[in-house]
Amino acid sequence: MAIFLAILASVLVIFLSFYLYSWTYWLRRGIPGPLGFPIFGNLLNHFHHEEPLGLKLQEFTKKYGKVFGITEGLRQTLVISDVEMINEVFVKQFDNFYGRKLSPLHGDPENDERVSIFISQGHRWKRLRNLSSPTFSSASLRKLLGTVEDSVFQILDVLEKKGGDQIDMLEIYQEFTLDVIGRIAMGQEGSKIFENPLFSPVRQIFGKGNRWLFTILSVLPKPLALMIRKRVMQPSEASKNPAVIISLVIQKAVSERIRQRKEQGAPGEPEDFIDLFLDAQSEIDIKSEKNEEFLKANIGKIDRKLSMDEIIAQCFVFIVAGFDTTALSLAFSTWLLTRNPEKMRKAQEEIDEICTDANISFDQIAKLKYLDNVAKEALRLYPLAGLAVSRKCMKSTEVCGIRIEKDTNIQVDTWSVHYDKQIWGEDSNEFRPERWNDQQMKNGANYLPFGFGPRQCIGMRLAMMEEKLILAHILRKFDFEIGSKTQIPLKLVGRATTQPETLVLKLRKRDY
Ligand code: HEM
Repeated sequence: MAIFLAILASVLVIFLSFYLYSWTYWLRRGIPGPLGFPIFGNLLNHFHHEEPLGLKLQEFTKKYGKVFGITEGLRQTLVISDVEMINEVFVKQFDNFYGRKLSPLHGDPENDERVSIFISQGHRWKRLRNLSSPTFSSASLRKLLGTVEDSVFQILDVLEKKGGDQIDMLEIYQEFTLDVIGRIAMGQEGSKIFENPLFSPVRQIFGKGNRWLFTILSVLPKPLALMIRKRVMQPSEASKNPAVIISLVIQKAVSERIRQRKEQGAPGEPEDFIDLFLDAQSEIDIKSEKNEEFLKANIGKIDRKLSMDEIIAQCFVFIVAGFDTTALSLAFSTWLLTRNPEKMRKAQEEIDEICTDANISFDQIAKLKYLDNVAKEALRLYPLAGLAVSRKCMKSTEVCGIRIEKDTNIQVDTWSVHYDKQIWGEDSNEFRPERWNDQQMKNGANYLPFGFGPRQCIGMRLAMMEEKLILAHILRKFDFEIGSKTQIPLKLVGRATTQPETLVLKLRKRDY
């Protein structure tokens, strides 16, 4: 018995020492930061849907400065808002930081079969990026415009029918962006606004979610965490996990398309992302890759064509990444225009002058400079996906005089960069679309709503096209107004993204 107790005590001591060693990593390195709790570190901050982590980091920056350390279970993260350092990590030393900060819930980027562009790293990422990029070129976006505009017309119909009622515009925008991505990514035929079966699971992905699972997996050693994750993500019709439900829908759509192609042959022109991915052949030549680190992770698994699992993973990420972000960006632009009616008038004058036909063309969208400034300024004040602006150190290196060890995560505190008075001036808290007339604002790592460097958001231009098109159509017909149910001030919530809790507004028909 005594021997058993002694063994138990030794195991406990080893276990605790291991966690304490990991927890005090930044303290030992002499880098400031909030310690949080033993074992968990700052993980418990991820718990509060009511207190978005992006805003929490901004508070920490005020206290600890532009470079500080946090621990999240067994992971160490350096949080930065120093522009020179961001430039160094995201661009100049990209070869040392080509991975993304991931949680065990994302899976294993090197060994999982079902890996998306968002999660992948090294050569595997380069190949997926190379295959997906043409989908978002100007030529492809021009072709997609008609489909996007058809979804806009469905939304306008709904708004017309609601008359002067107060409307939750966030929900309207979520219906719209899901409709668009369902049609262009998944071959969804026609619009499914307000009857889309994917709406609820996709919304849950960015909702309160399974925080306990996230926390437990984050404190477990990686192999154990990945094993548990595999079980939880097991495809099963009975699963209530939103990610599993969405993946099964995609899997069925891809299998059906493969069957159709076997019977009828491939279409001359790809009809959606599934066709595009089924046709795609990577043109990347592995032999020409110079960065050995970049190559070594998964060279054995790289094929020029995408596997079924990879196609499912790409469609999944485009749906999830393209849905909420764009809807939120629209919600924030709408909110800021509602609060600043004189700016709304200015946007409307421009729209009335340029968009004179029933349909709005790709070239007309490009001419809406003030509306473009509005969208940019809204994303500056509300960098809703700021937490995605992260990297993982793949090879120990030094950045701006700080030694960064392999496997350390880098998280940009985007909110602090976007409100920095040294960058944006004394009025950095104000909504001033006019500031974007100044060319200097557009340069460098001082503006990061879509991230920065080679891994910058691939869907950025699609998102901006969707946003300007629907706003132009709505603002042609309606004024946004505050109603009795409008929440003032806007309450921000969320975990992976920062969202308004609701955005209930009155839409008044414009009198010309
Ligand atoms: C306003 C809307 C959007 C915002 C604010 C946004 C924001 C972001 C951010 C911050 C990143 C990380 C970039 C980095 O690490 O440097 C990202 C990556 C990504 N986004 Fe978006 N996004 C938006 C819309 C979209 C859309 C419409 C799609 C696709 C349909 C999309 C697909 C992706 C993908 C696939 C990545 C990973 C890129 C890679 O790792 O190479 N996003 N996005």
